[in-house]
Amino acid sequence: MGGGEEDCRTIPAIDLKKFPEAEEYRKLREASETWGCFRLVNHMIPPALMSEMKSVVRSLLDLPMEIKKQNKDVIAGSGYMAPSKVNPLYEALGLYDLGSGQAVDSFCSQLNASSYQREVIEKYAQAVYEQIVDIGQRLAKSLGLADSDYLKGWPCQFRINKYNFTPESVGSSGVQLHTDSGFLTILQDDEGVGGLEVMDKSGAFVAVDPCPGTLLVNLGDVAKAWSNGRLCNVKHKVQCKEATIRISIATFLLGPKKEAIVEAPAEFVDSEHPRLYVPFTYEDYRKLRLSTKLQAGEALALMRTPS
Ligand SMILES: O=C(O)CCC(=O)C(=O)O
Ligand SMILES: [Fe+2]
Repeated sequence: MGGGEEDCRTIPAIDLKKFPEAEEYRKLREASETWGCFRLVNHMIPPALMSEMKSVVRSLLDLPMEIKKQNKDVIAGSGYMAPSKVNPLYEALGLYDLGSGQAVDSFCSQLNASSYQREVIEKYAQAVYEQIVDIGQRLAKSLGLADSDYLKGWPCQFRINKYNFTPESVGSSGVQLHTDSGFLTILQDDEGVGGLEVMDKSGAFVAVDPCPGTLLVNLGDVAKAWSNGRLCNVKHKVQCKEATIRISIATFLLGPKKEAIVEAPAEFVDSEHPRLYVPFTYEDYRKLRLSTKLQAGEALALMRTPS
């Protein structure tokens, strides 16, 4: 395919090893404002753990339907999602909240995971949780915020995605166009099978081809609201490009805890940048997205301050 190199050139790359260089913070801010996504290289998740997790995830998604259905919702949409009318090639298993050992444990029990599988999932959960908080804090710092400790303890949703691509489905949609609803997403995309496309500032779709060993970071609706409109909530979709199973592993740092409010810190608000959104809780916003079926960030417009 040879797509990997091209992707590494198109989507900005952020190198964790280069921090605390000022230049890397600048790149992180620019990527987050312009694209709302970037490749993370030299990240904290060991390559062996990524590939072990990938095979564990594949075997969980290969389980019989009766077992997958035991993976129940904790919040709307957090458990098993069977292929649907909108996304017939797509199914997913998931858990909420990744930071809770108990939630990870009950996810494993629902799917009758072996002790080896549990061990891999627990290790991955810990590593990816640390990584997502780390990159969130660096992002806050890149925008000039000194204290970003508040990101800690934010709930995290975890979802493993399977695309049942067949020869007949080549050219059709794997997952509809959407933004992620939360603050930040870390995606371990399939290292061999492409199909993810992100929308750039001009509205054109850019293929995000596999780039093995790296992670993809996406910014969601909460990031846009929290930054008073500075950060981009990247629109993206998955297309079926080839007739083979595609697996991806997504970790979503959603936003402040239950009743806590999403609102731009004072640093992002001044006379030239008045508050764009009314304060809201992530939970209410998630409900709004679900009830309006506005999946591609349009629901944020409903949170605009009256002008
Ligand atoms: O599978 C992918 O590459 C993207 C998945 C995604 O966008 C999501 O889970 O929100
Ligand atoms: Fe997404």
